[in-house]
Formats: sequence, structure tokens, C-alpha cells
Amino acid sequence: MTATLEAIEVSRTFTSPAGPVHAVAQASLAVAAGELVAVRGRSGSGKTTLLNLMGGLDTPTAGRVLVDGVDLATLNPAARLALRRERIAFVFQSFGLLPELTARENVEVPLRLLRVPGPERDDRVAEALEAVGLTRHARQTPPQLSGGQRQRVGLARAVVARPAVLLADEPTGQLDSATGSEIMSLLQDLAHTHGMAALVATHDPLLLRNADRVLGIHDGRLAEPAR
Ligand SMILES: Nc1ncnc2c1ncn2[C@@H]1O[C@H](COP(=O)(O)OP(=O)(O)OP(=O)(O)O)[C@@H](O)[C@H]1O
Repeated sequence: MTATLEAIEVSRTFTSPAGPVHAVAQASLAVAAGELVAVRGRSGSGKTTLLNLMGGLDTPTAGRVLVDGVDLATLNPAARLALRRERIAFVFQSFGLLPELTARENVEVPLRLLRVPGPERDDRVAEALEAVGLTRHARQTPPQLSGGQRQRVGLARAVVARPAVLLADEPTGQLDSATGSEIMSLLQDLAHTHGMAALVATHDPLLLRNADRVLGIHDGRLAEPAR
């Protein structure tokens, strides 16, 4: 089976006053549709850098990143932006919600960017909120929601555009461990149900039981398995 998300010998080297930093070094990985892969590593091991490369937010110094078999480096900036909007979704530790908008309106944002017509938007937002169990809270704004509920809004917003790839950077980092486990389990359900290739960075070993596969990252180098 072709992988939805693939890295081939990807490296990212930063220059710093102290010399080059090899944040990611020759990383290769493949995530299939409907699979949730966790990348586990300590602070500074290269998780965020790897996720940014996989989502086209950063460009590798060497190697290739493929989404649906398309090498991101072959796309011009407009095509890359379009691919990011249509095929890739991010979930952040800090939720990344707009505090003045309701949960419903936050989830609607990606569909507005994609110019999805109003009635279809309404249906898809309702469906996404239901998938994360937040229908009753649709009219509340983020400050009126708990941390776990906010992250559910973040997940609904991530899946509403039906992306092929879901990237989550420490999505449970701000939550207590029980709520964090619930969110991780929901992420896995969403990946399975929607057939998304999901890549999740975490340093929390408790969350790994909800991953279909776990990779370790250490000094920018991936290793498998890491249980
Ligand atoms: N823009 C940059 N310039 C220079 N060095 C950077 C830059 N971004 C990241 N690094 C370095 O690259 C390495 C990997 O950082 P990265 O943020 O990917 O780690 P991480 O595993 O996500 O850490 P954390 O769990 O703390 O978020 C670190 O040594 C970091 O200092």
C-alpha cells in the first residue's frame, strides 16, 4: 500500500551561534491511511521540527517529504499552501483556537478558507462537533470550556476539512493524564474512522497505548520500535 505521508532520508540542520544543530537527521518514515503513529522523544529531540517538515511548514535541508505521493519540494508556494489547506491538518498543544469565536465558529474556519458553501458547512461542522462529543457546547467560546473540551474543539476543527494527514504536536500536553488519554484515544478513533494518516508527537509514555505504532526520536534520529 502507498503511504499517505512519507519521509525519505529527511534532515533539517539549523545554524546557531554555537554551530550547526542537526534537529532532524536522515529520518525515514511512512504513515498509511487510517494509521496513528506516535513519535516519542525528550524535549529537544526533534519532534516539532519533524512535524513541521512533514506538514510543509518547514523545508528539509536534505531528503524528501511526500504527501499522497507528491514531493512537497516540487510544489510552488501557492500549490503548497493549497495542499496544506486541503490535505493536512494540525493539532497543537496550546489548542490554537480563536477565543472570541464559539466552538462552532472555530470549527467552521477551515471550511470558510476552502470556500465550502454555507449549508454544507453547517452540516459538516455539526458532524465534526458530534464526532468529538461537543454538540451541546457548540455555542460556548474557548474561555467557557475546559481544557479537554478545548482540545476536542481543536480536533473537530482539524478533521472538519477531511484532511488526508493529521499532525499533532503534544496534543495532550496541557491536560491532566486522564483527559490526555481520552483525547489520544479520540485521535486514534478519528484517524481510523476518517482514514487519516496521523502522526503525533509526545513525550508521555501513557499515551503510547493508543498508537498503532511508536517511533522513538533521539537527537533527531528515528528508531523503531520504541515501546
Ligand atoms: N529555529 C531554530 N534555530 C536553531 N535551532 C533550532 C531551531 N528550532 C529548533 N532548534 C533546535 O533543534 C532541536 C530540536 O528542537 P525541536 O523543537 O524539534 O524539539 P522537540 O523534541 O519538539 O522539543 P520539545 O518537546 O521541547 O518541544 C533543539 O536542539 C532545538 O534547540
